[in-house]
Amino acid sequence: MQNAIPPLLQLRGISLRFGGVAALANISFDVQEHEVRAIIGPNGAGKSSMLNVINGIYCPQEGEIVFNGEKRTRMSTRMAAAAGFARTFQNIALFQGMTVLENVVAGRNLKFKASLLEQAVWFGRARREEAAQREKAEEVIEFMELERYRKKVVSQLPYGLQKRVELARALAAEPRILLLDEPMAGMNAEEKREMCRFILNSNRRDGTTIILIEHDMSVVMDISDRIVVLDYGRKIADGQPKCVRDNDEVIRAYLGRSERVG
Ligand SMILES: Nc1ncnc2c1ncn2[C@@H]1O[C@H](COP(=O)(O)OP(=O)(O)OP(=O)(O)O)[C@@H](O)[C@H]1O
Repeated sequence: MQNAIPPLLQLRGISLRFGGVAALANISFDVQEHEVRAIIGPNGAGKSSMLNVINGIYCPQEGEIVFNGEKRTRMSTRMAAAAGFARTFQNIALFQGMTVLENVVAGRNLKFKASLLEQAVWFGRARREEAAQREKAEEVIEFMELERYRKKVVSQLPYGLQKRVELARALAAEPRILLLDEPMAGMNAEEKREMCRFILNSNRRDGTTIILIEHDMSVVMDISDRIVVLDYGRKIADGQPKCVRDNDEVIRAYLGRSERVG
């Protein structure tokens, strides 16, 4: 049966080349609003490239992106931000010298409505907005259970907590679509469980649509509604976790590599 609700995001025939390397070859898939959609695949499969196409860091040579019913040949980073995309990175990209609170407030910048000129001529409104941004940032800090660390400088926090701060900063923008590039990389089992809980809470509480790259297959199978599998820039499977896990081509793609499906 056809899904009656149009997808929030559609990638159609996306191809991206770097010189002779086809990072993405004619990739199509869609993302429904409110779902947790994973992109998996062995190393070098094209997962990060796909995320970079989605939020406009890379411009594909072919294909189109339909977001919220609007067709585009590419997404610019500015458009992506305005449309409500927020992102975390494979390697932590926080302001290391700033506190947790300052980093999370920085994530609110997108929502900061008073323009620079307004801030200059109408100090009162800017002040009120600043207070509102701070309040929202504090709310996200509480949601992410970071209260104890709010005044700590990020560089002094252990890696697992920094990953959590990065998610908090992305959530502070109240994203409609959250792009997570290996949010659990390098974490121990306990930290991964916590991170899964925060991701799912955000998805359930705020309805945030989540597109996630993750190498830990048990995590992916647990938290995703649907999974798209890439291998050498091609899409080899797309569907619910159980179908993907049992797919022969997926099993073949992972055989002989360090990662395993399921
Ligand atoms: N900026 C770039 N310049 C040149 N080649 C690139 C660039 N980015 C990615 N590639 C190439 O594109 C292919 C896909 O890379 P990508 O990083 O998207 O894969 P991935 O699935 O995210 O890998 P990993 O799991 O190792 O992060 C690889 O062959 C990679 O070397």
